Amino acid sequence: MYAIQTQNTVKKYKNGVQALNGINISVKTGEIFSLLGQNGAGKSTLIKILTTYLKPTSGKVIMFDQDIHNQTDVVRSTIACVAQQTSIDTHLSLEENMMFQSRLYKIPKAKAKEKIEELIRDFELEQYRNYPVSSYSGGVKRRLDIALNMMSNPKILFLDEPTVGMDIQSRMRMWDMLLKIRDHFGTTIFLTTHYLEEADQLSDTICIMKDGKDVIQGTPLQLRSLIHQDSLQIQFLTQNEVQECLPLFQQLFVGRSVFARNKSIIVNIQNSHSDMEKAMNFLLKNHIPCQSIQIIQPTLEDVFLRLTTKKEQEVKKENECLGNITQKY
Ligand SMILES: Nc1ncnc2c1ncn2[C@@H]1O[C@H](COP(=O)(O)OP(=O)(O)OP(=O)(O)O)[C@@H](O)[C@H]1O
Repeated sequence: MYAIQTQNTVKKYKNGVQALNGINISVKTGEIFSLLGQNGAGKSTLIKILTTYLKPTSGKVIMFDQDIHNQTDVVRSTIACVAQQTSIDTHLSLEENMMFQSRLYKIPKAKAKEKIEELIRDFELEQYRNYPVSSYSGGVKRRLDIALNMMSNPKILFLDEPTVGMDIQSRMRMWDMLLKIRDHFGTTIFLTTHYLEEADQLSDTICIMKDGKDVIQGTPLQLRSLIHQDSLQIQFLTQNEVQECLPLFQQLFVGRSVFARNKSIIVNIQNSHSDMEKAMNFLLKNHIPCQSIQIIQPTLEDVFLRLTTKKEQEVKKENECLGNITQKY
């Protein structure tokens, strides 16, 4: 069963910007669904429509088999949305915030107390129970905000970039929390992220969008398998060296996808033996020092870059080849 389906959903703002351009997505009940896209791709607009904050210009949005715009009150009572700005009252403690939330949702006091204990225990938040939320770090505040939003037992939890600006330890704690929400509470999670590694680790399904449209949707494994090609990774000591050498490699492998990633240049290879030889000869001939050259497997970042930097016609062609993956969803 699907928790959410959009059908040719279009959103045109009053200033003429068409933020959504006929997007089709399908989110299965009980899964973690990640939406990826470059800045301005339309992710926030889609979340605002799914949470009934905005109305689409045309197209349908179905949530648990109901068209959401005939049922906004019902939808609002079954979802929760955690925006980038935390909604938790920082002057109150976690417990006070939760009690306040329970009154908003008209949860009887005894039931609310039970729920508070369950959430604090499940998310291991005992130490944050009694002190004002203002005394905690940004990462902890975000986890408390999510716990607070679970008070109403939502069927779908929307999260707009839940780990933005967090260090890796805080991000991993957040991932644990989201997995618990899916596994213990059966809640469907719909999140947006710019971190490809996060989408790869967490998601059951990933959708990459571009210019207000879905480009592709599938499991992390399916998306990675789209690129059968391995890549050549030429690693340098500094990013400056990468920037200097990038145009040279783009000329050497003209017509191929050649891009920089951290301190490396990545080249999509056609023939591993001859491409490796070509790159090594070029480096030796021009006395360019490098740390290593190796053949690497595709990552989600490769898929993302490839799909979001392609021209529309190429994407269409790729989608035709990959029809059996996208049409499964
Ligand atoms: N209220 C608005 N009025 C007019 N145009 C808007 C409005 N909100 C967003 N847009 C435009 O719609 C397009 C999509 O924006 P949106 O914020 O949905 O993208 P996004 O993928 O969430 O981007 P980001 O990753 O930067 O948050 C952009 O061109 C943006 O400028």
